Amino acid sequence: MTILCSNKPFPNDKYRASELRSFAEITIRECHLSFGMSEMSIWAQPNEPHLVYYKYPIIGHTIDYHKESTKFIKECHEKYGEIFSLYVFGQIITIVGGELSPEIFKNHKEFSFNAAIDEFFPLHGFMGRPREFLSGLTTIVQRNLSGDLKFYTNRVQGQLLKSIDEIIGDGKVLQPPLKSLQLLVAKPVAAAVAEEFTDDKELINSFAYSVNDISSFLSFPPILHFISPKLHQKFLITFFRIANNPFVDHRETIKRKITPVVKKRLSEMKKLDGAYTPPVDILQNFIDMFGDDIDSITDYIISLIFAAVHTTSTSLNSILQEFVNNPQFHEELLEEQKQLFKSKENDYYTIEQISKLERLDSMVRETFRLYVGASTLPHKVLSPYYTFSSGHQVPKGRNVYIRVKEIHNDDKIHGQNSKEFNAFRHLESKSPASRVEKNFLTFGFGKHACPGRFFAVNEIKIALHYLLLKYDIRKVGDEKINPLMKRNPTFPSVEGLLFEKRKSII
Ligand code: HEM
Repeated sequence: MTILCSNKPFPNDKYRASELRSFAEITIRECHLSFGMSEMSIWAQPNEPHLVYYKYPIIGHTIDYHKESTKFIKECHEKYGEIFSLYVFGQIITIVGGELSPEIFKNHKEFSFNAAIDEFFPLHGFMGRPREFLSGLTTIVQRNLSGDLKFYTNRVQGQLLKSIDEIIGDGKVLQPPLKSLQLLVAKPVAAAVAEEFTDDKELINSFAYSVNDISSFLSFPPILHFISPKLHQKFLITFFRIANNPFVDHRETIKRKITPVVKKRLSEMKKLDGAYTPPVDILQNFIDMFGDDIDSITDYIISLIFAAVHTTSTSLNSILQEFVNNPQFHEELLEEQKQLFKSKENDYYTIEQISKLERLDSMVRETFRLYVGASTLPHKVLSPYYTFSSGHQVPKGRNVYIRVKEIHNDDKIHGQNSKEFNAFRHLESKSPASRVEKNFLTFGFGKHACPGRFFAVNEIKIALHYLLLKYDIRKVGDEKINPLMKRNPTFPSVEGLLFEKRKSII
């Protein structure tokens, strides 16, 4: 595999000056383009989707879209139908529902999720790498964490049990829960990378918190989008690389901690040659790919952390939140966990045993179904323009968003009262939580659907299995816990969760 990489992952003064210069050049160019010709190119296509009426120039729909997203998108859909466009942060975006969204996934050469996300979070740019640099990660996750999942299941269970003991022990209130749950899932993710990493507290902290620390460092609204998304992206990268920020510390920790492990493995590989038995883990794949290029290995580990830790911990938080909100399901759920525990013959369950937890799996899928944004999964158009089967055309560079909440909340697809949480809704359909479908888009769909979903669901189910057996989990107050309705996606609440140790089960 050819990996394009620059050898300047760390900023220095000379580098900072050149970043600032190139940011200034781009600013001048993009201002010129934006005020000169961008609107012309937007309207050059013959059959654009309807642009929803807006009152205020420049601001367009920015406020409605960000403040009251669900209501606003619903109203636009009722008025303008399956496909329409909005003017948000100075850019036209197009929104489609369940009729047209399968075309986006099917035509994966003409649409790119990663290119759209890059505008808001250019991880490769933060690392000073070209975009193609990270393209090998998907294959590694697919081949290892999905293909060889059985090799990872014991390790994940062992580390989750340790984490639960360390973090919750004899019982505790987790408030806000997310921080503790990030730490809880960090260990099993670290174990999948390399078992040698799991007892190192400093390294586990970087696994747990680097996404949080970096996201809050960069959490300002994309004002420069009003001029151009490219300019916003360049601003993020420049700011990131010239300012002292938490990424530098986390990266330094990860690099320092992995270096002796990588060196030891490389030296054994050399010494034993053909007789060397490589460990089955992600680190070994990175070593096979990059040899002694520790900077590249570090950046791949960081990318894996970005893909794996925040997603699984927020999901676990949301599921626990729905669990405590809905005590009517507790007895049956607990009974299922007890039955599996009774049948346990070895230290750890097999994948087949975990897959028998159908009620738990249904609750996981149900939470995934409900915790989605009104307009999300942006995909950038890559071809000169794309013509939907409805005849509508969208130009190159346009971000097309999907009304995932509407698709996930459709009674005709998901059964009666589909806006309400029903933990056992998916028992009959037997659709497991990791199965992607055109009407279930939590993990995307088609060729680029999340390759880590099998690992993620397995990890979440194992964590829930042991948490339910060990603790009586409840709300701290009496009120129902509602998710934080940030625009996209829907985040779990910061409300506390009470874990009271059970006396008799395990
Ligand atoms: C509940 C947890 C997770 C959720 C909700 C989630 C969701 C997603 C979504 C929506 C995508 C984009 C799919 C598309 O383009 O259509 C994606 C891509 C991806 N995810 Fe996940 N993910 C989760 C966990 C993980 C984990 C644990 C890993 C790795 C261990 C992972 C690795 C990746 C990678 C590498 C991609 C890029 C795929 C590509 O571009 O081909 N994810 N994920």
